[in-house]
Amino acid sequence: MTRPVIWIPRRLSDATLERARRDYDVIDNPADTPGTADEIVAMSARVDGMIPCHSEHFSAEVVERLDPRLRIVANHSVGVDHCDLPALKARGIAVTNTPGVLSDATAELAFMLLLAAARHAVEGDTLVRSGAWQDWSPALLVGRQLTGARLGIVGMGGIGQALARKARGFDMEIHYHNRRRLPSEQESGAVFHERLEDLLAVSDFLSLNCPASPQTTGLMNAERIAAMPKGSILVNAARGALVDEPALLAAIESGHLAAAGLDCFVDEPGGNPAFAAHKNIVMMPHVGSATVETRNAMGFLALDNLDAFFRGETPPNLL
Ligand SMILES: O=C(O)C(=O)[C@@H](O)[C@H](O)[C@H](O)CO
Repeated sequence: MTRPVIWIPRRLSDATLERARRDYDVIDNPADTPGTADEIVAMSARVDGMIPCHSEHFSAEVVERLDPRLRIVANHSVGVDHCDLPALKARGIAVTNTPGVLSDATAELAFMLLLAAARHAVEGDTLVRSGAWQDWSPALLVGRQLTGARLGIVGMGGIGQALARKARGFDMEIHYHNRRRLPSEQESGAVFHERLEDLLAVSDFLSLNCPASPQTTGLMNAERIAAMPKGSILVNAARGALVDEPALLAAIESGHLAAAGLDCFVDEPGGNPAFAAHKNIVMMPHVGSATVETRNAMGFLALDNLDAFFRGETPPNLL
């Protein structure tokens, strides 16, 4: 039986590429450039499957042009907002993702942003690194304490629950909003808020950990940000689309929000230049799951999905 041909457009981990080449004819992209719409369409005539990242966009327009040879899109991501799922399904193309394996890494990154925003990490590092640290004062870079504070989590899926576990280690009080209340064993004492506004009002720190979708786009608008306590801190390691960035900027400039920590932006790569002037906005370039362990696990899970599919079985993470 001829080996399936797969396209891997981005620079996945060495271990992933090694395993992929063992079982598949791999077309990779050493240039590691994002796959364009035309490249995705052209490649669909040459391959049976693809392992794209969130940088490859399968819009309805792209899906319409796909060659029928392509049978499965095995995403190297948990988020699939870069895929028009109904359009892909209508073409009979299987779509999978990589949930669970990246929860701890992404939660760790979210927690780093919480701490960095709360304790002025960027300002402190810049002050010392620039040589501008000439005097010390008890009033220098006084921040917010996590211990005993309330952490509000929007979206209590794998990443949200992993974040809650880590925040308990810092003696934070966990509150959350989710489409459904978690079973008590999973809730582990976290306080459920059916209404998002109720969660916002009690959150000293708020972390966004829900998917981007038509329902959650612009979720954190001016009104909802204003519902957060004065001096609170917002963290987003989910998707840029969840936040109304001009509203966030206004809340930082007015001092309503003490700080923010962002790993995702509306425009990626690049982010929002208007944020650059604000040292109390800590920014990272969408690297939530960027650990050696997790990138291997994501690659292997994407390959597990392909293996099952080409064995004629239902992939474990079929959407
Ligand atoms: O999984 C997601 O949804 C992510 O955004 C990140 O974990 C990935 O880095 C990215 O998609 C690369 O594949």
